Amino acid sequence: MILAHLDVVPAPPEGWDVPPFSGEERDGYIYGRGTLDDKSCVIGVLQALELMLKRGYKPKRSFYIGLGHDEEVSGHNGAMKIVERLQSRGVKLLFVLDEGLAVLDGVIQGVKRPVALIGTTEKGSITLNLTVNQPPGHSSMPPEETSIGILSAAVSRLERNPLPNMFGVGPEASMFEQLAGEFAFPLNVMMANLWLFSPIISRVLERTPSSNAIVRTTTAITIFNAGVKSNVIPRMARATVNFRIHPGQTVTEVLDIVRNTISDERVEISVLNSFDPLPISPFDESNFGYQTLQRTIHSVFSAAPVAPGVCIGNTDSRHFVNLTDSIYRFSPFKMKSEDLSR
Ligand SMILES: CCCCCCCC/C=C\CCCCCCCC(=O)N[C@@H](CC(C)C)C(=O)O
Repeated sequence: MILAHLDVVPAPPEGWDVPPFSGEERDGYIYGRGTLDDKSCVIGVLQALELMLKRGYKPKRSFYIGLGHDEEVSGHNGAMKIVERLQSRGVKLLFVLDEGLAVLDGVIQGVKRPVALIGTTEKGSITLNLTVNQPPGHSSMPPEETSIGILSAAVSRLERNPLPNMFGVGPEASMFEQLAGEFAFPLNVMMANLWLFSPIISRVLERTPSSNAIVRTTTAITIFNAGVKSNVIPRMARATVNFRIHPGQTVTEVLDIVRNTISDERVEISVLNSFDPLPISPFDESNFGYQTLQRTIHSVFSAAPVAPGVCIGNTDSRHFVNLTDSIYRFSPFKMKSEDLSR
């Protein structure tokens, strides 16, 4: 089954080089909200179908295409409904291919050639609301601590105390082992001997946001709200924090660590949504899905070695775990380090 999604996140009018829904082509790039996530995959799938129909191609086995319309808000009415329908028909899938990792060109420090990473798992996620309620008042008679001050201190503690570096206990280690030959000396020796060098490698990886994201559960403060008037101390302050959970941890473990780090009963913690990291799909030589994908990637990006990786974002494919144990996340485009913020 091949998945992609049609929806995009909202586009604020300001801050764009070109209008966000123009799809303008400039210097070999298509600009527009959702170009990478996930219009490129949608168009790729549709163009491939069109081409196969034109050529009268007859596939050896049947396959499904699933185009969701609400991936960016968790896929409740798109991917989840598709899964329900397939389950009601008793369908089992050989493998699922969805958006995800890509051909990374200059993204992994120390690796010269572009490398194709297939996401064989994806991180879990937990989103929390932190709320502080304190008596409101006039700014002329402020108390020692306000709801805003208490919440800011809690959020700051979370940022200053990241969750532990888990490198070596998760599937990201397999990625570096498989790519060891792509690094120059002495990194190639270190990557091939992680049993010895993982303490050093783990420290290096946490220095940049993209590689830090694969060694630990990350903490991102995404919403912060309080106050409406400059001379009024507000009753309530609220922040939203999103954690992406490393495959070696669970929602429960992360929640326990967060409670200990905040360690302030005035901060009420509520869970908005959560799910554990996804199971690791097989990537051995006998696995049909992984091998098919690897062969196909080689036929298009011939210079790129292929390795399994951890998808740091979440995809609709996570809803398909009861239909197959083989779920792969790969978007067929090259990504450079400057593209990571796009
Ligand atoms: C050693 C360095 C490795 C660094 C790897 C970094 C490569 C980054 C490449 C791709 C990023 C993965 C993106 C996956 C698709 C994410 C789609 C998305 O945004 N999904 C939402 C879903 C949510 C349920 C709303 C999300 O926020 O994750």
